[in-house]
This record gives sequence, C-alpha cells and structure tokens, in this order.
Amino acid sequence: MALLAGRTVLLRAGVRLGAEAATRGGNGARRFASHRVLVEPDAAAGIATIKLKNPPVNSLSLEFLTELIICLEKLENDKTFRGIILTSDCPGIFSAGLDLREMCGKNPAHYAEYWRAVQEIWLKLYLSNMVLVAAINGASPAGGCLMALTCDYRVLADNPRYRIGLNETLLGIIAPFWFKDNLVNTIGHRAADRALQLGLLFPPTEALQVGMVDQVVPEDQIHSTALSVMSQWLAIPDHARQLTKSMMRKATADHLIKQREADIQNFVSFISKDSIQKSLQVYLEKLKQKKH
Ligand SMILES: CC/C=C\CCC/C=C/C(=O)SCCNC(=O)CCNC(=O)[C@H](O)C(C)(C)COP(=O)(O)OP(=O)(O)OC[C@H]1O[C@@H](n2cnc3c(N)ncnc32)[C@H](O)[C@@H]1OP(=O)(O)O
Repeated sequence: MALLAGRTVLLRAGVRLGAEAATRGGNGARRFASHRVLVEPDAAAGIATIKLKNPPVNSLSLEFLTELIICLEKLENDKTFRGIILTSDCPGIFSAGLDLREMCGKNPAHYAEYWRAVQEIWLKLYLSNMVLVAAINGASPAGGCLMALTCDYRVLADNPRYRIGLNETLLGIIAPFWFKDNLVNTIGHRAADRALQLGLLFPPTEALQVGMVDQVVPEDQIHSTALSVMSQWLAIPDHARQLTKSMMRKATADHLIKQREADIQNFVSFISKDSIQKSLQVYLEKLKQKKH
C-alpha cells in the first residue's frame, strides 16, 4: 500500500482515496487529514490525536478502514510521534463497529477483502509501538469496542448512552477468536465468557467495574484526562515499554497472524450463509426503523 502525499492514490485493496489535506494547527504543527480520519498532531509533546469522522456513526467501512490503516502506518513510521489518542469526531458515537453494509449482499471476494482490512486494523493497533489511549466519547459496540480494546488505556465519558461491549451474538453472529482473545486479556475469562455469550453492552459504571475501561470521567474532561494519562505512559523509556508491550501481546497477535487466511475463509463462508445474511438484514432494517 503506498501513500503519496497530496495526490489521489489507488490502493491494493482497490479503494480510491482522495487527496490528503495539510494545514497548520494552532501550535504551528502540521495537521493532516484524509476524508474521514482527522489527525491533530502535537509535535512538541510527541502526541497525535486521531479523530474518527465517518458520519453518522463511524461505521467501519472498507474505505474508512483503509484510510485509518494508512494513517496509522504514517504515524508509526514518523519518529515525531510516541503516542496516539484515539477518539471520535461524531457526537455521541465512538464507533458503531463494522459496517453492516459491507457484510450484506456482497460477493465472497468482497467479504474476503473486507475481512483482511478488519484483521489489518486490529493488528496495526494492537501491535503499535506507540502508546495508544482511547478517549471514548460515545457509544462503542462490537468493532468499535474492539478498537478501544487494542489501546493501552481506555477513558470513557460518563454518559449512560455510551455503552461499550462485544454485542455480536445479538446480531446472530459470533465474535472471532481474536476479538475474544483481546477481550479475555482485558477483563478475564469468566467476565468475557458472560459478556460474549450475552452480547453485553456495558454502561460506564458497569464497564469500569468489569474492567472494560480504566477510567470514567465527565464528558468535558475526556481529552484532558487522555492527555494526562498519556504523559504518565510517555514518562516510561520507550524501549522498555515497547518490549514489555510486545511480550504481553505477541502470543495473542501471533494466534491470528498464523492463521489469517483460514480466518478469512471462515469469515467468508460464515457470512455468506443465507441464514446469517437474513439475520443481518433484519438487524439493519430494525436500526433504520427505530427512527420512524
Ligand atoms: C466468523 C466471524 C463472523 C462474523 C464476525 C463479525 C464481527 C462483527 C462486528 C461488528 O462490529 S458488527 C456491527 C455491530 N454494531 C452494532 O450492533 C451497532 C448498531 N448501531 C447502533 O446500535 C446505533 O446505530 C448506535 C451506534 C448506538 C447509534 O445510534 P443512533 O440512534 O445515534 O443512530 P442510528 O441507530 O439512527 O443510526 C444512524 C444510521 O447509521 C446506520 N448504522 C448504525 N450502525 C451501523 C453499522 N454498524 N453499520 C452500518 N450502518 C449502521 C443506521 O442504520 C442509520 O442509518 P439510516 O440513517 O440510513 O437509517
């Protein structure tokens, strides 16, 4: 995958991205943005804030995931940055998770391409050398929760509507083993067993209790809290923290890396089943009808 600054690029995945915009931020640092991923760099602090901006609900479409992957690659390769704050630009929603439209009514080649991108974003986030702090400023079901779970620390805004969890079973689908592994590593086996089977979406107080998030703070303090957590983590020498992070996470990541192709095939055959397609369509329809 190649990124040519300021030009339209054609990616291996076949997704065409628009030109990158580059402007100067308030602190004079270069602010760069793709269509849906806003990056606010603070070069002096070594921190970049990534704001997800794929309205209305930051659903993780193939194009959005591709932009995010490119953005993470850029930041990972830029020695200026040691930490990322991951947050949302969509009011009240961190991310609605995987885009259900990518998993409905498409062909097997599309499902395979989509799933590879989902695997890729997880690996990029989970194995990042940088410190990742999730500033969860909205609802965060399924794939949205997964992105937060990849981070080193999670701060959730205190609003009962901001529920977080892996609710796949409510859609009649199954969280893959690597979603499960990430959850087990975060909240432990017993709590993950219950949360996954019941598809629990935890409001802030319960999310904190179960260990899904590390801190719950008033909404207007979410960014300042994320910054202060980040400065604690950045006080640790990079090499020591990075090697420790790798020691803690490598086995879980390798579990997927060793069977990526089989995992893609498994996803494609599962999602292509008529019964699963029907469940997803019914779920999408219910979401649409909720408003009327
Ligand atoms: C072998 C392995 C097999 C499979 C593994 C698959 C793993 C899957 C992981 C996933 O992430 S699946 C996605 C799960 N996500 C959800 O269940 C969330 C669904 N959405 C919501 O609950 C709500 O939308 C909300 C996020 C709480 C926001 O609520 P709000 O009231 O603010 O918005 P509204 O519901 O009206 O939605 C606006 C608009 O967005 C569409 N929408 C919502 N979520 C998705 C989504 N995930 N994908 C695509 N589109 C989504 C919704 O239909 C509305 O569309 P409309 O304006 O056209 O009506």
